[in-house]
Amino acid sequence: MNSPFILLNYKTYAQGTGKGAVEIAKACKAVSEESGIKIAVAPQLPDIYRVASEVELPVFSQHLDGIGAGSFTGHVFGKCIKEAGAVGTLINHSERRLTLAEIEASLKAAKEFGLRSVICTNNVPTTAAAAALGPDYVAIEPPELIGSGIPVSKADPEVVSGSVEAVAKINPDVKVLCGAGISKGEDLRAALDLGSVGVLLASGIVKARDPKAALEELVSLI
Ligand SMILES: O=C[C@H](O)COP(=O)(O)O
Repeated sequence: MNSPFILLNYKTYAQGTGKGAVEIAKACKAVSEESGIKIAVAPQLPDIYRVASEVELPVFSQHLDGIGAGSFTGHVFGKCIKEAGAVGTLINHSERRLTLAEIEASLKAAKEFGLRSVICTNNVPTTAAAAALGPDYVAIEPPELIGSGIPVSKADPEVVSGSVEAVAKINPDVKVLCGAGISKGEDLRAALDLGSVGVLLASGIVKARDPKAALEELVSLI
C-alpha cells in the first residue's frame, strides 16, 4: 500500500500562527520521518514562506485565486505562493467557498504554476463535479462535522465510500481525501478502509496540547 497522505490545515488557529506554524510543522516532520507517512501542512498565507524556509516539509496554501499577474489587489497569485515555497493548494475549502467558475479558474492557476490541487467538497454530487475538473485530490468534508470532534469516517462513512465510488467512475486519476472531525488513529484507519488515500484535518492536531503526541497517536494504527 502507498503511504497515506495527511494534510494538516492550520486554518487561523492561534496555535498555528507565526512561530507556532513552524513548531507544528517541525512536529509533523518528525512524525513523518518516524512513521514513513506523508504529512503536509497548510499554514496561513503569510506563514507559507516562513514554514517552507525553516522546515523541510510539503507546504500547501489554504486558498488560491484564479487570477494572473496584474491588477488584482488582495488576491492570492499562484506564482507568489509557489515562490514562497508552497507545493500545493486547497481550493474551495468549506470556510472559503468559491463558485464553480472560480474553482475551475483556481485549478487552472494551480496547474499553471505546478501546484498540487486539493478541491474540497461537501457531499457526493459535489465530489463528482470536482473530480470532473481533474484536480490531484478531492477532499470530502461534510461541513456539519468540521471542528466537531465527530469523525466523518465513523459518523458518515457512506459519504466517504460514495465519494470514492463516484470519483472512480468519473476520473480514476483523482485521489480522495476525507476530513471533518478526524483526530484519532482509529479515524484515520477507518478513512483508509473506506477507500480514501488520506485525510484533511485541523483542530484535533493544531489545538492539541501536544501536537506531536496527537500526530503520533493519529498514525499509530497504520
Ligand atoms: O481543513 C480541515 C477540515 O475543515 C477539518 O477540520 P477539523 O479536523 O477541525 O474537523
